[in-house]
Amino acid sequence: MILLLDAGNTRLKWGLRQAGAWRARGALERERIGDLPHALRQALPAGQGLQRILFCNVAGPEVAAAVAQALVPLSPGLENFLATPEAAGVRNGYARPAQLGADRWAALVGAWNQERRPCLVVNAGTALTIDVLLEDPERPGHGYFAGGCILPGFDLMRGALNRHTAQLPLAEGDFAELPRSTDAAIVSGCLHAQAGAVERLYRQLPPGSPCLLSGGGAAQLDECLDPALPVRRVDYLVLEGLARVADLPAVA
Ligand SMILES: Nc1ncnc2c1ncn2[C@@H]1O[C@H](COP(=O)(O)OP(=O)(O)O)[C@@H](O)[C@H]1O
Ligand SMILES: CC(C)(COP(=O)(O)O)[C@@H](O)C(=O)NCCC(=O)O
Ligand SMILES: [K+]
Repeated sequence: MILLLDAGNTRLKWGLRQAGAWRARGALERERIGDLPHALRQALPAGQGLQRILFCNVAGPEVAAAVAQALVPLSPGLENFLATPEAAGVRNGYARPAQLGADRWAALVGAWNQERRPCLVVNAGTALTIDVLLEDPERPGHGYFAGGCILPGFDLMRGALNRHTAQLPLAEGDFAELPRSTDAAIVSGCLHAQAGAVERLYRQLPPGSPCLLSGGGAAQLDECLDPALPVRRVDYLVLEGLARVADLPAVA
């Protein structure tokens, strides 16, 4: 059994994989990382241990220490997954490839290995990331990460308005095309900004390309995207990419 871990700035996502298939997946708030061994023990078939752990972390050293601590009783040692110039058939176009968030890189690897064609890779988490994945002009059949954007996620956007103004609440409610209350104006403003950025970046892709949408805010964002956008919701896209890397034969 292999354990794949995606530590984001809000939640730790985990997945257990065996013989190329998922046995179990789940998510924990970062304050509940100590519950990870319990969740894993419940999901692991009796008598089975972990052969390998691949750890993708953009949440900093405290979260890394909490995860390592939680896994002491189970752990064969954590392997850190980091952004590289190339992985699993995808080339990283960042000026400094290692600067790219490891979660964005894993999602791009997952996206290419699922789609094998250009796509927009959107992750609506603590931050909203919108990444353009093309076919590599230098290596047909391979993916090329051509660039992408980072925006505050929905909670960060509405939280910033609340914290830095006198009159704006921490808004709740539904999206409206043309809002007529303060709450609706804030919720819809944040979602219009996010959807607008997705729709603008989508112009970088050949018409008809899929838009892969994942992350805790995916359902909410999906509801206000242009219905003409070919959205495909993928739960746990980062874990899909990590699984792809873990399934590859080790380089000698
Ligand atoms: N029910 C919900 N409705 C809207 N947004 C949500 C909901 N649940 C979570 N989110 C959003 O998803 C984010 C967490 O998603 P997640 O993918 O776990 O993020 P991360 O990878 O950064 O840890 C939250 O910051 C929030 O913006
Ligand atoms: C952009 C991110 C904060 C997204 O994190 P998340 O919302 O998944 O918690 C993370 O991928 C990150 O720290 N990236 C490093 C900078 C970069 O990707 O350019
Ligand atoms: K994100």
